[in-house]
Amino acid sequence: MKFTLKKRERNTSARRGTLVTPHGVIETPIFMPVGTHAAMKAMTPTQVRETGAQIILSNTYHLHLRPGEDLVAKAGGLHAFMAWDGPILTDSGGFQVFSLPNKRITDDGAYFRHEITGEEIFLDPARAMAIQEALGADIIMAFDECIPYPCDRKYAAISTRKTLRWAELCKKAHTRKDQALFGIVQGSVFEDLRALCAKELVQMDFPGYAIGGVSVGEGLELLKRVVEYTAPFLPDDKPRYLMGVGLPEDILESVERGIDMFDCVIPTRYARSATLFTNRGRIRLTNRKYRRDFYPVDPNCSCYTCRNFTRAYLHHLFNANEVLSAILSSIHNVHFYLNMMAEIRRAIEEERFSEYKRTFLDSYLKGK
Ligand SMILES: Nc1nc2c(CCc3ccccc3)c3nc[nH]c3cc2c(=O)[nH]1
Ligand SMILES: [Zn+2]
Repeated sequence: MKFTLKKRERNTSARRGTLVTPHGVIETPIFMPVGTHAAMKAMTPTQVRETGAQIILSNTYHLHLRPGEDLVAKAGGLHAFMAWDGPILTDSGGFQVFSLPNKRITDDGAYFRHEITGEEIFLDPARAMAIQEALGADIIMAFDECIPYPCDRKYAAISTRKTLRWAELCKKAHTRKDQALFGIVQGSVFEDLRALCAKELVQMDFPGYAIGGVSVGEGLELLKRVVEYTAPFLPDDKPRYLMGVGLPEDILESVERGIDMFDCVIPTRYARSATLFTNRGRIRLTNRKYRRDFYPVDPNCSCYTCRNFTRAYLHHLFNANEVLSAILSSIHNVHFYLNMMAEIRRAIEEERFSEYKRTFLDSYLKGK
């Protein structure tokens, strides 16, 4: 996998790059929609492609539980199984397991109860690598512990050291050369732990790095600080992925601080609960005020939904509990995010990112 920096902004750390993977080229900064169970919810691969999505995410933890990585491997891997011929990234299962109620975390890994069969399952670096190699994603993530927020410094220090040891084990266990293994920086909100973790990961030399342990309730101010003091320790010529981020404003602040890759369930999850993004803020389509509103969701949007339907029609679909409401809203929200990323890439190329960010936020946050 090859990352090439094409442009650096003069007065911010925003950067424009190209990431070449075995399943295609990714233009960065990029947003990666999440398809947890090897499926983008309420969207076909063709519809996902039409939104401008270049890479999608799937989940090791969920796919290990059901249908199992062996079945996916027998189907020819994730790309064949879900008919997505573009790049795919899978998470290691670290985050998903640590958010489970009944799990036991040891120095070696995590024991948890299978939500469906009740059997005890054990995930550790070697297993996380084996599962992701069987699934066949182009980018795979190290098995880490996502430190909850808030947490005391002592716990954060111990956990960060464990994540570093696990990163070493992942690197040893990872054999498939056509898959890029990204290291994940932890350290909670402690600047020295973040620096130590980043430096030691860089010593291990990964093809890309993620900043983890964020988007766990710390809020935008702390998120900005964590990115500000962690990103500079990461190599300039390797991709930087900020996990689980985020709202449009979080993404803009993080692009400014040198992040290349983002993922978040927000656009697809909010779509299904009738919250849609527009360049003048979010709207709740179940609100009665849209009953007779015959404008498109966002008059400036060029997506299939905005070209063919009105707010009144979507309001009706949600009220009638029509499946089409989830499909049309997901198409719009994913398109909105990816269109914003395309505008960000152009703004960086034309050296006007700061102005783009200000204009976007003025309109988006103040509904101007
Ligand atoms: N391994 C890991 N994953 C995280 C995710 C899931 C991202 C993901 C990747 C691929 C598919 C789905 C989700 C986080 N989401 C919000 N905050 C997050 C933090 C972490 C983290 O610290 N470590
Ligand atoms: Zn639209």
